[in-house]
Amino acid sequence: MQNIIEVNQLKKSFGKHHVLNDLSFTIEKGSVVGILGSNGAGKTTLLQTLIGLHLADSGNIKLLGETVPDLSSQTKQKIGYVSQESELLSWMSVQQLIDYTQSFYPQWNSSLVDFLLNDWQLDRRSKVHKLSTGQQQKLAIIMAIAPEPDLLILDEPVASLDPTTRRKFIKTLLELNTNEQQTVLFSTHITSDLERVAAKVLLIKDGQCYFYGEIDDLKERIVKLHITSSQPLPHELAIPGTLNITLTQNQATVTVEDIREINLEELSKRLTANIRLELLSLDDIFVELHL
Ligand SMILES: Nc1ncnc2c1ncn2[C@@H]1O[C@H](COP(=O)(O)OP(=O)(O)OP(=O)(O)O)[C@@H](O)[C@H]1O
Repeated sequence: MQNIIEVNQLKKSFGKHHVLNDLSFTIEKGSVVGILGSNGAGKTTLLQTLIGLHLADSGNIKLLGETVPDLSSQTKQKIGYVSQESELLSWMSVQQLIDYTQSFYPQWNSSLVDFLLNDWQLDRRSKVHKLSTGQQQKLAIIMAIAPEPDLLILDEPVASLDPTTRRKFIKTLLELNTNEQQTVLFSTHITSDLERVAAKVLLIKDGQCYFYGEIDDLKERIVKLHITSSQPLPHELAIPGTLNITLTQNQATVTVEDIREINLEELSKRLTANIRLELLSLDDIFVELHL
């Protein structure tokens, strides 16, 4: 499988503030990946560094096999990017902006543009500066998708979209990806969207890649154990990879980092307790990890 994004030991600081600290991950062709992390975790910084808007302090980035920031113009044409705040040429009309943007690309899916303008109810004659924030975001997304880029990078693309449009946008993203030719990397805080669309998740914590992989895989690792014993439990349960614990006399709730590291039968015997395992939602995992 071809790697579309390769990030190796990436470091990026602003002054003394280390935002990205030895961040490494690889994204294969055809993946749809959601980046999750708390406010200020470095999602925007990462995306902007990927496309060369920030220079990395150290480390290596390769997009579509070429090293950032020295991407060829052919490769740049294969990358679509939508920033958190759309920076559109606001004095143009929607149609003028579309025509202008189209002139930069050898490939342009006009029928997709027509469909989305209609579906997302954007008037071609409207001046861009008269559009609401959400409408501008829709337009920015349409223009990023229209050239059918091999790699689509979106910084919180759905933040200003209403729930109906969010669903439609996500459906469009999935349809674009049906033949797994396109790779999509997007940041978001809306974990329900992520679960709906992204097969994979990249969790950023303390400037590093805490987890990169299938959402289902993450959910199979980080779980909550409900422990009940007929006798008082020890103060120190000594369960490896404990993230959070609440302990009363003979009951405990323990969230563990990787259930595969724990022999439940052995633990149950050691504590003379019943153990029930609870799978968590992505939202719960986010909270349990103190992201
Ligand atoms: N140009 C800059 N100069 C100085 N500090 C910056 C700059 N850009 C970002 N930062 C800092 O880097 C940290 C990471 O910011 P970033 O915008 O990447 O986070 P984020 O994960 O996208 O956050 P959010 O979820 O709130 O959008 C923050 O502490 C921010 O203040």
